[in-house]
Amino acid sequence: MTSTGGEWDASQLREYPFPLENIPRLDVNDPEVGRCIAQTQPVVITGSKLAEPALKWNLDYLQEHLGQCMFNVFAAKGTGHKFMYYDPKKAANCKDFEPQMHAVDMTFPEFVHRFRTSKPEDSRLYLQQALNDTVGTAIVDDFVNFNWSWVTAQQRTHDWGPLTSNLLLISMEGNVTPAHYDEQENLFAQVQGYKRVIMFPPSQFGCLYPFPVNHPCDRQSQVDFDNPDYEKFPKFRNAKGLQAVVGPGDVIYIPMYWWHHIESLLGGETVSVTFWYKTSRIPQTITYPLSPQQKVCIMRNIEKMLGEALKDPAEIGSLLHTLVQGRYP
Ligand SMILES: CC[C@@H](CC(=O)C(=O)O)C(=O)O
Ligand SMILES: [Zn+2]
Repeated sequence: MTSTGGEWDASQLREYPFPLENIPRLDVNDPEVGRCIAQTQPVVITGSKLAEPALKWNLDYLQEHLGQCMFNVFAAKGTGHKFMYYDPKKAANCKDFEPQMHAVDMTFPEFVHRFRTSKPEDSRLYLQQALNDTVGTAIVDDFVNFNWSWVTAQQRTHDWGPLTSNLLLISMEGNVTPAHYDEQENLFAQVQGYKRVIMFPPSQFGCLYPFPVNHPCDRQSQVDFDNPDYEKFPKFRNAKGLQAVVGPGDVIYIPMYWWHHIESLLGGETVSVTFWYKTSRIPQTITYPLSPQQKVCIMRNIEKMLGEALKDPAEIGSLLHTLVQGRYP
């Protein structure tokens, strides 16, 4: 993977122990784009103009036009660089859970001030806020002028469900969102700076060891890519990833249930806007063998059902071990 024009170089990419191949980078008019999305394969799409009006969304512009409401900002623990998502409701029931980051509400001007005066010993910050109707009129104008005809055509062609949210992401350089999967289709628009996206297919669920469904970090990999514990997670040695670096104007398709790790490259803040779509309706016909995505969905439902039936999450593992050991090689 090489830089597309000197804006970044390979020295900015963190080193990881797994092999990586490149995610295709195709022009929006290339028919292969539609084929990749139809086959739920990741693809970087250039020239879509999906969030073109947001190419001017730097901190000054956003401070002037985003409005005075409070924004959700995550602060990493200590001087860490990882922002692993956790479900606060599940965390409330998990007494010994220690999150790697915590949410702080603040105004946008306060975020910009802390962002710009941040010192190495300060916590890293990551603003993650769904765009809503509190934004200023200039942002509304920009939003209205996103390429909705193109993205709606994708939604219709691929039978996706409704758009659920557009998340505004403003990250410090070097921040990392560790590997996780989401249960929605995602067209991820990069508008400022450069992000590296590392992805693994749903079939590598067994290599990435997600936390239990009932854990606050459900859907997140337990493996620390910076210091993998091969005793606990031996199959991580078999992980094989795909990667792309996306810059302003690029859109990357992150299919539902695909694992993705996202890091902001050096060179200042990065700004992204996500377009998350619920899955389509239940397919008319089921084809066998089931897809890896369908098997992940089944495994999740089994964990949820056992959590409900047993009431004590600590009993789920021992019941599953009893069910499998010596019986299902
Ligand atoms: C949530 C933050 C993450 C994006 C992501 O995981 C997604 O869009 O699904 C990132 O860009 O750091
Ligand atoms: Zn995600």
